[in-house]
Amino acid sequence: MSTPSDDDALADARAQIDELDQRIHALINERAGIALKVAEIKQAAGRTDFYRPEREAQVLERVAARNEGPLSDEAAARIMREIMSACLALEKPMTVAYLGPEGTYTQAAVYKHFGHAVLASPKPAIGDIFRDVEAGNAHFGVVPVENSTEGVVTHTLDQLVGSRLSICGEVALAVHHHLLSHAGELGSIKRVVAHAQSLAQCRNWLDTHLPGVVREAVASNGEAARRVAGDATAAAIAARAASDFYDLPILASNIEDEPNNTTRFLVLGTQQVAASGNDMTSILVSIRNRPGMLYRLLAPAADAGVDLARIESRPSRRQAWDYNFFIDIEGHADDAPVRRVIESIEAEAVMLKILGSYPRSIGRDAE
Ligand SMILES: O=C(O)C(=O)C[C@]1(C(=O)O)C=C[C@@H](O)C=C1
Repeated sequence: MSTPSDDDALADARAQIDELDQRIHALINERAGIALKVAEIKQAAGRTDFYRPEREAQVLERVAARNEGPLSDEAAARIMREIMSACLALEKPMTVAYLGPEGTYTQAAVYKHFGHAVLASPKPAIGDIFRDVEAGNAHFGVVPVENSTEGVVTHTLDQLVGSRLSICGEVALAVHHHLLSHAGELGSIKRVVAHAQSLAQCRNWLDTHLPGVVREAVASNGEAARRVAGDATAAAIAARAASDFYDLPILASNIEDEPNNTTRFLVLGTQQVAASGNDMTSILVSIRNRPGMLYRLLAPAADAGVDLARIESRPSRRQAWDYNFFIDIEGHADDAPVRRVIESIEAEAVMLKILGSYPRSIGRDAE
C-alpha cells in the first residue's frame, strides 16, 4: 500500500521529470533551429548534401563514448538517432526505397539507419530499388547484402556490377524471428508461412514445436504476415514490425535456431561520403585468371597492414570460370594506405570499381 509520504515522493519525482522534459524539449527545438541554419548554409552554397552519413556516424559514436548511463549506449544512441532524423527532415525530407512490403527486416534496417522521420518507400524487388534511386525517385535505397547464417544475397552483388550508385552506408541488424498468428495457441496452426530463408533459420524450432505442420515459402516475411492476417489457422514468421503493422499477435518470440543471426544491409545513393574515421571501402575487381593472380592481388594489402574484411567471388557472366571479386577494405579510399592498396590492386586487375567508402555500422541492435 502506498503511504502519503510515498505519494509525495512520487509527485516530487514527476515534477522533476516535467521540469526536465521542458528543458529537453526546448534544447531539441534549439538544435532543430541550428539544423535549419545548416540547411540554409548548404543551400546558399548550392549544395545538396543535406544528409551527411559520416557526420551522423560521428555524432552517434560520440553519444556512446560519453554515455555514463543508466541508459545503455544503444538506448542513448537510438534517442539521438531520432533527434537527428527529425532535424534532417526539417532540412530536407528524405525518401528511402527498400525491399518491401511493410514489415520486412529491410524496413527495420531503414529506420535503424535513418530514424523514423524518413519516408520509407517499399519496392517489390531488389532491382526496383536500384532503379528508383538511379531515376531520382528516391534519395537512397536499402537492400540486404549478407546474412550470417545464409551467406550473401547474390542478387544485390550482381546489381552492383552494372549500377552507377555508390554504397553510402551499411546497417547490421540482429534478426529475431517471431511467430505471428491469430490462432491463440500452437495447436490450432495448420500452416506456417515465411520467406524460405526464415523457414530454414527456424527449422529446429518448427520441427520441435510445430511438427508435421505445412511450411509455405513466399517472397518475403512481410508478405507472409499479410497473408495470414485473415486466417486464424495460419502463422507467419516475421519481424516485430510486421506484428505491429498487420496487428498480428506474437505467439512465440525469438524462434530462430541461431541466436546471433545477423543481416547486413547496404545503403545506396549517388553521393560520395567523406571519411568519418571508422570506415569501410567496398571495391569490385575483375581479374584475368592466371596462376597466383589472387595472391598477387591481395599481397599488397597484407604488406601495408591494411585489413581486408571480406572477399566474395561471383561468376562474371562474361565467360565460364571468369570471376568478379567484391572486396571490403577497412578504412576510407581517401586514407593514404587504403588508396595505395587500391592502386596496386588496380595495376593487376582488368577492371576495378570503387563501390563506395562509408561509415561502419554501429552495433547490431535488435529490431
Ligand atoms: O551537420 C550537418 O551537415 C547537418 O545537416 C546536421 C545534422 C544533425 O542534425 O546533426 C543533420 C543531418 C545530417 O545528416 C547530419 C547532421
